[in-house]
Amino acid sequence: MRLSELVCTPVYQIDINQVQDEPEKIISDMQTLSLFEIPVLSQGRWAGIFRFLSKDSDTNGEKHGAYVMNAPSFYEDMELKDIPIPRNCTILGVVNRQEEFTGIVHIADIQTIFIKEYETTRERIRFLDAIIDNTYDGILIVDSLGYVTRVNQGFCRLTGVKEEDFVGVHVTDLVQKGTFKFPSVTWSALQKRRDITGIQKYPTGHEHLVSAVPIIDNQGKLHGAVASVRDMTELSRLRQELEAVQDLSQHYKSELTDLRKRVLFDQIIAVSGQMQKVMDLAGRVANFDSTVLILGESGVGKEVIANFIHKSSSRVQGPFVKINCGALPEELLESELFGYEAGAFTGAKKGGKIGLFQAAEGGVIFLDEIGEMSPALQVKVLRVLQEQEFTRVGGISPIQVNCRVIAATHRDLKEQIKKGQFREDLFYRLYVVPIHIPPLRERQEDIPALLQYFLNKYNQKYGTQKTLQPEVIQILKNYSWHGNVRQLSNLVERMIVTIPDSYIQQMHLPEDYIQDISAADHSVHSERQATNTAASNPEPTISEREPKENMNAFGAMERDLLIRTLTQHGSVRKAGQALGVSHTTIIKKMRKYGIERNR
Ligand SMILES: Nc1ncnc2c1ncn2[C@@H]1O[C@H](COP(=O)(O)OP(=O)(O)OP(=O)(O)O)[C@@H](O)[C@H]1O
Repeated sequence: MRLSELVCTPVYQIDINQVQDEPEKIISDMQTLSLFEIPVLSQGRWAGIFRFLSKDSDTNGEKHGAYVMNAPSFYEDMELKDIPIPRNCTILGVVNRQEEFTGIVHIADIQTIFIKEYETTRERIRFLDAIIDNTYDGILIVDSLGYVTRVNQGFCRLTGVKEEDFVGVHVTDLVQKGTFKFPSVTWSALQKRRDITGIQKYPTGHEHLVSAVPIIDNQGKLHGAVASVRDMTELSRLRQELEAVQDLSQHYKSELTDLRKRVLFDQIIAVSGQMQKVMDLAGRVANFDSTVLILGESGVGKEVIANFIHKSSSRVQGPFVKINCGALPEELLESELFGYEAGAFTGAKKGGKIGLFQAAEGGVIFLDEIGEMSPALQVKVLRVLQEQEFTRVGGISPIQVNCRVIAATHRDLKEQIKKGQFREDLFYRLYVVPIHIPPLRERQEDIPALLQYFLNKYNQKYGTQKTLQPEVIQILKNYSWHGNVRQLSNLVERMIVTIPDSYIQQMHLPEDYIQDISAADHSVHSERQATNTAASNPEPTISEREPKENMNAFGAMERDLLIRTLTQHGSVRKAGQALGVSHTTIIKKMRKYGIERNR
């Protein structure tokens, strides 16, 4: 606070000449006004204080009578704290920098201010004391020479030493006494006049992290240092606990991922080496956000794999949005994918519509049959892949999107590029990680497991308990499955629903499947014939392989009859009619006796 803030105009002031000329009047005026000190001026400048003390006043031994005191004046812009308060007067003379008198300040006013400040400071100190004492970390304070002035309870707790054994002792003596094991960090901070952090060991075996900071004022004067001390033993215990918790959570996380994968694996049949490779690759790419292109014939399980990637990836909490690009006309597909603004076209919804790219935010969009997409839309998809943004139909401002793209096709995209039906730049954007799913006929080992899987599924769905005869499984294993897994699934469902018996046998199989085996048998045989003999026979003939089991006489007769009838009638069906049995029985017997048809 500056002096100018307390300055006031004196109720009575005199010129130095009046002291000589009319002292009685001055004294009488002062008595009337109960004043015993007034300012004396000389040509408007400070000249001192006129004092009048009567004999009977309580003067504490001060000089009685009237006289002019040679008291100093102070500049009005001086800080109160810089003013030396005179002990024997009650007012101060105040002047401006031109030495002109501007007023007086009552010493009592200054004292009031000081008392208030003192009380505030004392309150603040009490508060700081409470903070220091209640700080959990240890605190040690030394003066500029290195003598301990203060330690808090935390410090005594950490070191096991009482407060009285610290206070007043030099920090270097504490090392000598063995209270500290290493050179004092606080002493180093004091000497080097900079912050120092180090490890301090104590005879208790505890290790503490000590950070000491020198206290230096604005003028660069060193006042001491403060050291804060933290128990490393506790910290390292907490760190170990944290690490253990982190390990545990990591363990649970990977267990959860494994479990999820296992559950997913249970729903995807992958017995063959080819399918296991597919699953392995899909599992690996799931961890990265790259674009995936799944290739394979219709019904091989492209969507199943896309779903698996989504469920095994970090986007599992986000949506999985699927669209068949071949199922919609171009305009409709565009508004489905990108959405449209309000009034974008006749029939558009009032408030516009968000597209599937936006609906897949944070998740995965599966663009099935991407090979069917028009070149105009391919450009828009390319932009999403390159810039993660698109514009709605009828809109102008781009919309940012964060979704992973998985595309699939049954087409040969390279062929389509050659024909100008597919953009090469989009192809290479999609072809980051290609996954090729082989057709079912090339992975026969999957067929029995798939049959069993769908048998269970549809048995559960329809509340039945049907089983497949091993021979049926064998026949279906050799079938060519042009519709792949979807066709297999449909067949099993159809058999469960339509066949009343609980044991599904060869005779229950639809004709196409049986004929297909005959064709398969035929082709195997023809190959062999072609290599074995150059002779060709335009008429259908019957040939024999090794019979499946040893034959007795009755068996031999049955086989001969079969061969004759087949040769005579030329087809399985007609042979069955001639012998009065079903064509499936004929096929069964042909297999049993190793009989094949040739053309
Ligand atoms: N490995 C498998 N394990 C279990 N089910 C499968 C497997 N592969 C495919 N499926 C099932 O077969 C059916 C067809 O699969 P999906 O729809 O994934 O084939 P797709 O290749 O995407 O067909 P499209 O190209 O016609 O869309 C689905 O019912 C699916 O659940």
